[in-house]
Amino acid sequence: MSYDALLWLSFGGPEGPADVRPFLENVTRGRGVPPERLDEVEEHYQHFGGVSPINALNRAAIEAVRAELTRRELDLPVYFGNRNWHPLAEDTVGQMASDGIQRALVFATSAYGGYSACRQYDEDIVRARAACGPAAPELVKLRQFFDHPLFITAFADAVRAAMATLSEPSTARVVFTAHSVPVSADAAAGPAESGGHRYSAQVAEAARLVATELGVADYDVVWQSRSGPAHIPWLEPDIVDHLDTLHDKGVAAVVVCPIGFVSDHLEVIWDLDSEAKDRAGELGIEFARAATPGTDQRFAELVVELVAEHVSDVPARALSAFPSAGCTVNGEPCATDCCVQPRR
Ligand SMILES: CC1=C(CCC(=O)O)c2cc3nc(cc4[nH]c(cc5[nH]c(cc1n2)c(C)c5CCC(=O)O)c(CCC(=O)O)c4C)C(CCC(=O)O)=C3C
Ligand SMILES: [Fe+2]
Repeated sequence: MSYDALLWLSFGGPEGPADVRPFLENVTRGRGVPPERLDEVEEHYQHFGGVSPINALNRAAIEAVRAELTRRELDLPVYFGNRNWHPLAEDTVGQMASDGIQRALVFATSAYGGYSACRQYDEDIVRARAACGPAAPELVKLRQFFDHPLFITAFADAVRAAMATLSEPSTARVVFTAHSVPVSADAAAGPAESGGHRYSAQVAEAARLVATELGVADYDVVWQSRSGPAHIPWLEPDIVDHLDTLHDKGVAAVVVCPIGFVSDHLEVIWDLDSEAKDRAGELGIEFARAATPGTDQRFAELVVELVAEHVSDVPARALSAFPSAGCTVNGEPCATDCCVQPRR
């Protein structure tokens, strides 16, 4: 099969104070997130001048991928489109059509399965193609990569580097964190017949693989950035509450590894580098945060390897026993009842 472009599909983020509210409205439309929560999150963004780092990080990662494609003599232009903010996927796919692109691969900036991490990107593909009409290119989404050796090894090195900044590295507790989702969303994650919980199970597996590479036997997997109304249960424990638990157990230092994310966007620099770090400070726990892999050269290599699986029959590398998933055409779900959106 031949392809004539790569579409980099991401979440999007505001690029100035006036963008923040409309961006948040886009993210939460129809999702029952209370306005008080939006006010709170708006403040986090305004704290950084209304600019999320996510777009600049994506642009830098795309440049690295372009260079890696060139190095491997894969001649594919790379386009950039987002779910929630400009450049919007709808506009980008329209541009691709007018540039004559007929079939493109899509890299979505999430490593995992689940509604928010996988299937919602399928919905973005469907929406963007519909907006474009009959000239829309065929869009083939690349697979989930939470267990790719390059993803795991980049995180393992980042944990090592963060650990080295602590006064007694060997005593530090390694704490993996990923974006919380409603318990109902996690229960519906994965193909229905597999029993659900695919998202939390993949996060746990990625954490186990990184810990194994590090030779760390004891570690925790916790959650962060919960949203939604308070009466709806989300995955727990929250990272901030978990620091209290670790303090009670006498833990004096932590290395927090944001295994659920690919770049140091706002959920990482606010919820971890500000909220969690401040709580650790109050508790007298020494705190270090591992970098995400998005700006690591190995991440560009990983993306290009996923592309090469399609264009040059490179075998798919994966360290877990989970079936390969997330690769579908034109935003089709992996299976009919796969990762359905929970009812609110
Ligand atoms: C699993 C998951 C990922 C990881 C997979 C992936 O990376 O795609 C992720 C990533 C991100 N989430 C982000 C931002 C936000 N997420 C929100 C809200 C929500 N996230 C959810 C889940 C996830 N989110 C869910 C279930 C909600 C509730 C509303 C709904 O059901 O959809 C809200 C609303 C306000 C609030 O937090 O309440 C914001 C602003 C940003 C951009 C940060 C930046 O701007 O730098 C990124 C990368
Ligand atoms: Fe989110």
